Amino acid sequence: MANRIHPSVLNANLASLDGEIRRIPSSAGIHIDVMDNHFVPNLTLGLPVVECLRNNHRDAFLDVHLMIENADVHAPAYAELGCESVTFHLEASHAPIRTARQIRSLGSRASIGLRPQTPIEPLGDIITEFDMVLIMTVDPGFGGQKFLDGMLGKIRRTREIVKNSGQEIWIQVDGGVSESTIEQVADAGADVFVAGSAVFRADDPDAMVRSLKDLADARCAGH
Ligand SMILES: O=C(CO)[C@@H](O)[C@H](O)COP(=O)(O)O
Ligand SMILES: [Fe+2]
Repeated sequence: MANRIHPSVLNANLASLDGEIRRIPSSAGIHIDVMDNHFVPNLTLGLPVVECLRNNHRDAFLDVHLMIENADVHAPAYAELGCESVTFHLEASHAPIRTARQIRSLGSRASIGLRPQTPIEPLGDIITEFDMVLIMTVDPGFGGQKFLDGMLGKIRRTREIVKNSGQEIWIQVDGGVSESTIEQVADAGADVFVAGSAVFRADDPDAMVRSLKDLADARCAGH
């Protein structure tokens, strides 16, 4: 799978989301962080805003990252809206297989997210239920944090598990990805890179997207 850069709009101007998304046409996807102030200590946006983004950006690949409790109840609604990818957290789900199947049956890619402290190994048994695994490389809740180097081993082990599954499952890395960290993340086995502050704090966000893609491709053009 070719590397993909999915900028997170968390650190964009949230009052001008439409315009912010138009600033990054080179992106393969738009990463939207939905937070409920329970699963994480921060509150962002939810279904009504994502619905407006869907209507205004019909051609965009919307990659929704749900950091919310009761994921089994809420996640399918994002698939119903037509988001291409819906990530919910393992820690917030009582029935991850059922929820993944529901998301897929609605035509979206199902993805499972893991906090830094949550081990990847138990997911091995059910990984084929998912189209993507999201490895958090900061504590979820805020953009602009430092990449946790200790997560590189977990990314490598995830790549092994995916390889052994024989299926094409994307590995997304989220948190602290920038020009200075993306090469080691690509080396470790990721192929979908979320970058929030690195992109939106750059003078030219779209040039930064292209630079991140080039850096990742130079390490590995695909897994
Ligand atoms: O899900 C999250 C934070 O919880 C991320 O998507 C961040 O928004 C990424 O921002 P940077 O770490 O790249 O600034
Ligand atoms: Fe995220």
